[in-house]
Amino acid sequence: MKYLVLLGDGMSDEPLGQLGGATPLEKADTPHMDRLARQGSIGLVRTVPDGFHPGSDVANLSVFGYDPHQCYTGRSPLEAASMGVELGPDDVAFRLNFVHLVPHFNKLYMGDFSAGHIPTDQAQSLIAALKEYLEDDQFQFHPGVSYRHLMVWRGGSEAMQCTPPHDITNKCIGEYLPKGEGAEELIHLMTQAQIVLKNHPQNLRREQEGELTANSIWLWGQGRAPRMKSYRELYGLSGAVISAVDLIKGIGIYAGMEAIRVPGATGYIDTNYRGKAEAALAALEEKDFVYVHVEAPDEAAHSGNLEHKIRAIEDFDREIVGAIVEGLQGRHDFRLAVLPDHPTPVEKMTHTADPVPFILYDSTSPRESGHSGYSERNARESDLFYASGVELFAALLGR
Ligand SMILES: O=C(O)[C@@H](CO)OP(=O)(O)O
Repeated sequence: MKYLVLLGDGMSDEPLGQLGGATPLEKADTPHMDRLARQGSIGLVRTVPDGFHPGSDVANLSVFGYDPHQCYTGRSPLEAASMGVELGPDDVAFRLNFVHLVPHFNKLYMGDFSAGHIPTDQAQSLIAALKEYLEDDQFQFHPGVSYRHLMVWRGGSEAMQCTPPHDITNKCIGEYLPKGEGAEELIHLMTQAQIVLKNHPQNLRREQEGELTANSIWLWGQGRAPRMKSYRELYGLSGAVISAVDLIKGIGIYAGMEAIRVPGATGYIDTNYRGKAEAALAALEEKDFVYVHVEAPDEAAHSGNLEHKIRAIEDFDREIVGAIVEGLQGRHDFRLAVLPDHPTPVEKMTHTADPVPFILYDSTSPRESGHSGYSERNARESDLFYASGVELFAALLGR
């Protein structure tokens, strides 16, 4: 038996007036997920425990079958693991976003939390500049994917309150700057980075090409290294994780899995879907479990782009769910969960903590469930509800 989680980040949403009360998931053409919903079971699962911020870090830890109460220490330490950055007991990892801030009168606003989804190669030249001018034995910078990078504060503090930049699009940043112990050092670093970035050739080129500049960094998601048992210890399973983003690969690494690098996986709507599906099928020839994560629906929703979100859902259905299920038919028996990690409503342009719709499917016992297809509404009307990702994961394993 093979086990799979196929996850569309931020895929679920809310009814939209412009869709006649339908959600993007209902509007999207998703024949593969609809068939699995009809032949499997659907329901709702609470992936974000009460009291936690509805980040993809907490939600995906939960879908991986971990209890965030027991192992969550912040997003960035998970990302550091994927980037191969060792954290000592006194080190604090911070997510470093390249962002585009917009001045208006004497205030600054969060114009774009991704600096226009700056391409990875361009961002790496900016990280190199931060390393050259700002790095010392306290603060170190490490390149990641697109706008997502890492800053490590050796012997630093994690006690301050930081805000995810994708939660404050178009808002004045003043009240959202870091607060509390260590905040002053972070704000000083952000200010110095703005000086380094201001006339950097990469930004001057972006400006000439009409692209948003990365005119600042934004530090958040801080924490120290977590302690997590591996899947081998917990379930006796080997596994692989396939994602473009370091957060998900980092969780997989802490779970003792192989993080498979797929060329052209961008974490955006132009990602290499086919390559991710092929990598998942190849991994399952030798692994028991695979976790395939697609970031695109979330990115589209954070940008408030409904057309892109519907396209990302349809691409996920065809190129990931359809391609992988077709590739497994006749080769392996398998049990499969399909779901988002959290809702990212297009109109809100950020996450909510609401429970998400899931599909559970067993290739050895397909049945007619009576559901018309995969949607938030059908999942809500089913009688299946799991109060945590741990419970859903146990149901996936059938244990
Ligand atoms: O990587 C990120 O910065 C965020 C925002 O796009 O992604 P996610 O919401 O999946 O954590």
